[in-house]
Amino acid sequence: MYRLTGVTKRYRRGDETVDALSGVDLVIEGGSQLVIQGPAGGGKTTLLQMLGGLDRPTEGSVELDGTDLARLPEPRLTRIRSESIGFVFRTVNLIPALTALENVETALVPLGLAAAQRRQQAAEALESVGLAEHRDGLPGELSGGQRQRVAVARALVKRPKVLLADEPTGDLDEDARDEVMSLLEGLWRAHGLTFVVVTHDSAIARRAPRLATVRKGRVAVRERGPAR
Ligand SMILES: Nc1ncnc2c1ncn2[C@@H]1O[C@H](COP(=O)(O)OP(=O)(O)OP(=O)(O)O)[C@@H](O)[C@H]1O
Repeated sequence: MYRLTGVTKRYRRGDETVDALSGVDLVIEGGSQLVIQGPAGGGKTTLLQMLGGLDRPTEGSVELDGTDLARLPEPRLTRIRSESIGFVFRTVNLIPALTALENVETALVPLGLAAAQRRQQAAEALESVGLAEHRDGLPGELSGGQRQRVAVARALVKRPKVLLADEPTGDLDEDARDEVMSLLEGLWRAHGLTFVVVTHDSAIARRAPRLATVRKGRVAVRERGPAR
């Protein structure tokens, strides 16, 4: 479960300062889904960076299961990121020279697993996204949707408790968008993940149990129904 209290993120641009987030209070229950929408520059990506421990707030606390990510020493924060938080971005950043299986395995390297175990878990993760047959394919040989599914497998292979996705379907065509979003929603349910997704896709927003709008650094949440 996340508990954000008084989170402000201030950037300096020359002589000016910009509050990308401004005094945000937000609770996200463990195992729930939160869809984030809002205008360009409103603070969505900054919010996701706070949740993922990719950056620290200027003020306030970002507790994940009682641990304040804002105040953790860097090595512990890195460890939490590599063990507990999976990321999927809009731009699929697979390593072109590695096969799908090898790309997924890279997420397990920081965890110090034996090579055989890494391979086994990566193969299972690729199977769970429907790409078992493409495990030896290079990213350049896959479609855009398939590449994003490899990225999803890479985010989930470490069995994280949190999945953060920043416009994961933004670069895909319509068919691939539906396929990747259904996959993410299925995995969220199957694994009891806490799933936070930034998306402009109105179909996703319509069926979201909980919808947050981020505008001018402030977050407004609308409840729609059961969040699990
Ligand atoms: N590293 C940075 N340095 C300075 N200003 C920044 C930085 N990152 C973000 N900002 C500013 O903070 C505000 C929020 O940006 P953010 O990227 O979080 O918005 P967003 O809602 O994700 O926008 P988009 O939909 O365009 O991705 C914007 O005014 C942006 O210009």
